[in-house]
Amino acid sequence: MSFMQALHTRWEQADSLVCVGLDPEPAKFPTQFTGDPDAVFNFCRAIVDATAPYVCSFKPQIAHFAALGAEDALQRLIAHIHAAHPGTPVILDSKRGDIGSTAQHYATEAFDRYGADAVTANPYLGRDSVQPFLDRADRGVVILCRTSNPGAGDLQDLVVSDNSRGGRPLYQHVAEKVARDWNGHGNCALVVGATWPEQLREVRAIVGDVPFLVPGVGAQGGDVEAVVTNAKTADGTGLVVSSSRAVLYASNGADFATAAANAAKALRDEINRHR
Ligand SMILES: O=c1ccn([C@@H]2O[C@H](COP(=O)(O)O)[C@@H](O)[C@H]2O)c(=O)[nH]1
Repeated sequence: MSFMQALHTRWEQADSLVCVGLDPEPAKFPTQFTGDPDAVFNFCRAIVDATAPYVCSFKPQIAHFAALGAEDALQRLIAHIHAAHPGTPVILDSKRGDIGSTAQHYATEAFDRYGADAVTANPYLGRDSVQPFLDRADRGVVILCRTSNPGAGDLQDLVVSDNSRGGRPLYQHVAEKVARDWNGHGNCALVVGATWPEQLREVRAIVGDVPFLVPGVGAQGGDVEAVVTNAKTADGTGLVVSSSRAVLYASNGADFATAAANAAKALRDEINRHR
């Protein structure tokens, strides 16, 4: 099953638009993991197993593993998700972007080494830099459009003219380019931050039903109601609302997994109230 098919099936069957982000920070782990040489894997696996009933996807962030030299844990974690929770897609958040010959290796890394169903990609180098990801029609390509961070507008809001029409912010060009030109296989999605409800609404108006990965609720303070109201598709889906720290570190006690499950369930229910 392709990433897009799996995502649509999961939206429906789990009745959830929640994505749990897997951003391990050992300093925040409960004390029971102290001294565990496989703490990163064991902590993340416990979170995955506790929250799986409430999610449409998982999103491991590669830097959180690579900085710890824990790429092997990431590989085993994704394999565990596929084995224990089949049908729940994994979006590898690596925001790759390079010339095509190198991007080919990034695609191999994400899809073949790690077994991810989708990967985040940076569009800044242009289409040839994203082409190796686009060519994997069964995998998702989640392209940065209007990111959640405070400085997102520094470049993404710059008004750019493409000669055929009046000037528009760069993120709107990205949205249109992806929806109209890059999505030939129907495997594209866009990153639009929860912290920018107005831009969510604008991008939705440009791209129709293209799914959005929406980070920025929870620790970054994005407004769930505004996200859903402004960016859902006509059928009340279209969103992968990602939360990492607010779920992972809901408790640092022995009840951490239950607390994470409760946080994921609460986010699911809050989203569903507004769909
Ligand atoms: O625009 C973006 C793109 C990616 N991220 C990533 O999402 C999570 C957010 O973590 P929280 O703890 O829920 O704030 C993290 O992995 C970021 O690298 C983003 O925040 N914004």
